[in-house]
Amino acid sequence: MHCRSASVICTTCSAGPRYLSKVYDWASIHSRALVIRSPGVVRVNWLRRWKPPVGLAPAEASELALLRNVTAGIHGIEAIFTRDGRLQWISPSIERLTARAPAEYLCADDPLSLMVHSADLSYCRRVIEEIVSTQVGRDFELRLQHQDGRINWVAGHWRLMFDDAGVVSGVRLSAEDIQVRKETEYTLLETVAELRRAQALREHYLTRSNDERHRLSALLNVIRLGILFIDRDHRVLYYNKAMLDMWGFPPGENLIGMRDVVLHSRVAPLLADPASYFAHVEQVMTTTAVSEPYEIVFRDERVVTDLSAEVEGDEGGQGIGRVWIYEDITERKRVAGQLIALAERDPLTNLFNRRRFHEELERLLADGERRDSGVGLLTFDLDGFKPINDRYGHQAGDEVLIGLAEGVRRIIRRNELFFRLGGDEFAVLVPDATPEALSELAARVVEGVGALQFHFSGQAASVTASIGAACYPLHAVDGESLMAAADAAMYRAKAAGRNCWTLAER
Ligand SMILES: Nc1nc2c(ncn2[C@@H]2O[C@H](COP(=O)(O)OP(=O)(O)OP(=O)(O)O)[C@@H](O)[C@H]2O)c(=O)[nH]1
Repeated sequence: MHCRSASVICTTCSAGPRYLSKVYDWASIHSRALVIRSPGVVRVNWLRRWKPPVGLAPAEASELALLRNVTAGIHGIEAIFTRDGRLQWISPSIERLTARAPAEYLCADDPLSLMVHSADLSYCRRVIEEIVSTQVGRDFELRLQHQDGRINWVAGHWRLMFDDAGVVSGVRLSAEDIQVRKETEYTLLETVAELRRAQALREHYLTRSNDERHRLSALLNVIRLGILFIDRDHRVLYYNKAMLDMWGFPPGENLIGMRDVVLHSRVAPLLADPASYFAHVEQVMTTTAVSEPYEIVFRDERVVTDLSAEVEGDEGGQGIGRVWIYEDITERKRVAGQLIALAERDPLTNLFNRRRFHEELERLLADGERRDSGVGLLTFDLDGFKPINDRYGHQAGDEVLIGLAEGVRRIIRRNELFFRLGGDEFAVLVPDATPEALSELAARVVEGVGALQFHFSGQAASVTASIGAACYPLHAVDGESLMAAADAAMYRAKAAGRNCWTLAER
């Protein structure tokens, strides 16, 4: 097929012979491949078929052949437009970037729209117009449209062309394929964007975790429990305000990073028994479970409990340290002590009351049974107490009861327990007792009570006591019968004239 044939019509652009002569002109220079679509696609390989046009002088033909070789070897895109924007010539390399042969562009009514991506088309036209009007060349970057839909970035320069008379004859485009560079740029931009997103996400989580930390820290600082976290390297990682207070550190002291041994040496002088406490700490460190509460007694009489547990790391991982929780229970212990005292002591004399008497009686009997030793009981009742109340008033009676409690306390030994059972009735429990020793004690109490002197309204007053003494297991088989035996003996003492003691009968 030869392009000169008038029967060939380009159906891409519906061009008739008007354009075909132009196609021939182009092909005679370039002549790489020409695509002309008739009902089917006909591809003519002009390289193989090309022959210099008929009628050229040999020098012209050889120049033309040289020119043809040069244009075939152009790597970048070269194109020439007329000053009114029509494509005059384009290098064969365009096919590499767009898969369209130069002839297609040359045949097209609007080659720019075929070649340039639609997004850059109006920009491209405007630039050509501007260059023609301002007569100043311009650099550019734009996208070429590949036939299969892909795009190829090119960068280049528009410049004016002048004819011999210096008049603008057209615009020349020189461009290089920068697709690889663009793709690298895109990848770089995407990587930067990805990094920025990751950075933003990290900052977001950092902010959230900081907020969380501040909330937690505020919470831990207002609670009254002391909290200390020691890391795996035995250094302080966290503590709260209450912990500083409890362990006597100044409020602003920074303990972070301090080794636990240093911490212990700092607090040791505060403790009533540092050796016991540090032995407890050593023992706890060998366990992973939550420790039992341990009472730490301070020299200033404060009592603080500690609890400790290893803090687990991630699943199956090594423990990340140990948390210690301290609670000051001084006040709680004091109140509990008061409640216990209220429950088992007589408020007037501060002697143990009847409730405690029964507890101690059972305990001493069980103990005596186990050790095969006796338990002695003295019960006594004041003689002539009522007249003191009647004569000097209830307050005076109270003073007598208090004085008697102090007086008898001085007589009994440390292991002997003294009780006020109620009214003017008292009892003494004696461990490891024998009837002889118990009788001696009874005699001393009778004597001691009788020797007590009181003064009310300028008058001397005194009381005496009638005492019954009984010994387990000699006089009784249990607590109840021991009390009954002692009471019976006391009544015998009363009956015998008071101010004396009587030993229970077998
Ligand atoms: N001041 C005072 N009197 C009390 C208290 N508890 C009981 N009493 C009085 O103690 C007295 C006990 O009575 P009694 O045992 O008959 O007095 P008593 O004169 O010692 O008589 P005898 O035991 O027979 O010698 C009563 O008057 C009670 O009101 C108290 O806590 N304070």
